[in-house]
Amino acid sequence: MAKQRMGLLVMAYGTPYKEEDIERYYTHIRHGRKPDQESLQDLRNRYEAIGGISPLAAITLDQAKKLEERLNNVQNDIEFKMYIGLKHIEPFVEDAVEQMHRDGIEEAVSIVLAPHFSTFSVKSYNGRAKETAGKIGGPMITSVESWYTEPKFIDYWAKQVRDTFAKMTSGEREKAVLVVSAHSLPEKIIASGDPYPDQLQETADLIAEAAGIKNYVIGWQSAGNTPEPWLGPDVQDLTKDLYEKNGYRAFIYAPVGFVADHLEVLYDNDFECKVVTDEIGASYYRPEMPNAKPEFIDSLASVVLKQINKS
Ligand SMILES: CC1=C(CCC(=O)O)c2cc3nc(cc4[nH]c(cc5[nH]c(cc1n2)c(C)c5CCC(=O)O)c(CCC(=O)O)c4C)C(CCC(=O)O)=C3C
Ligand SMILES: [Fe+2]
Repeated sequence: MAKQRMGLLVMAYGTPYKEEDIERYYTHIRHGRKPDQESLQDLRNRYEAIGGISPLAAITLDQAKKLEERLNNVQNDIEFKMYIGLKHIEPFVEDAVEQMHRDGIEEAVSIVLAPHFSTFSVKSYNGRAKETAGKIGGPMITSVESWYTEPKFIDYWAKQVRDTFAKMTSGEREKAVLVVSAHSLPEKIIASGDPYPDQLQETADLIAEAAGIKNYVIGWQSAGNTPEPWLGPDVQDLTKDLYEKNGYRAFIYAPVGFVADHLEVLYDNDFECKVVTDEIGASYYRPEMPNAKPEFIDSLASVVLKQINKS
């Protein structure tokens, strides 16, 4: 019997491919409004500080290819064909769905390379995919809504945290705290019942339990620069607070809302949080991001297969 063909729509945020892309990328993030020169220069400077552009484009492609390969290796009934769909730069989510349609793909499964559900992120990715498919007559898309409870994903972070603790001196270990974070979002999402903050808390609880860690907190990072309130506490303020009020002297940052080395991690954690730990004379640790490591790809493959068997 011929194998069933299925589209694998892997969605991610997207990043500028080269420095000249920064302005149009930022404009897209701002729903078509051009950023002012100061904000644009600020973003350029942050990319400059992490080496000019972000390693994210290459990592996303690597993750998607390896996920396709893994899925095709662990089972024999379905042949997965991978398509990348990005939120803020080409190939856009819409481009990927149109390409699947042109390739005669009738059924597809979609997953976002971000573990937690929120109306701002996952809902909008899946909404764009399904809206396009609806307009052009397919494929039928079944979507993973969140995957932060996947045991292999929790194990990934728990192992990273344990390995980090193992590197510490015993003095550091006694005064260490794990800061589990995700991208901040406007606080108004809470009023509309968004599960995002609870999902981060649950992720932290699961990781701490699996790693045997007692001292841990959740925090938010990379908030936008707008007048409206954003989810807090911000990880930088939180660091100062934990130092002053609880006497912690070693900080382990686990930005579990992200899955790759990119601007938010390489700048907002590795530069901005480190400025704070340097200032207070505490140790800075940031375990390795999942990127395309086999354990992480395996966790995503499990999530996709479970989703298909559900639907
Ligand atoms: C929830 C969430 C995730 C995680 C889930 C997911 O992955 O979907 C995420 C990831 C990412 N966000 C990224 C980049 C940016 N996000 C921005 C701005 C914003 N993000 C938001 C939300 C999120 N963002 C929001 C509500 C804004 C404000 C928009 C507005 O103004 O209304 C801006 C503008 C400037 C600034 O604010 O810094 C940039 C450059 C990159 C790529 C980094 C690289 O290139 O390496 C990645 C992975
Ligand atoms: Fe963002």
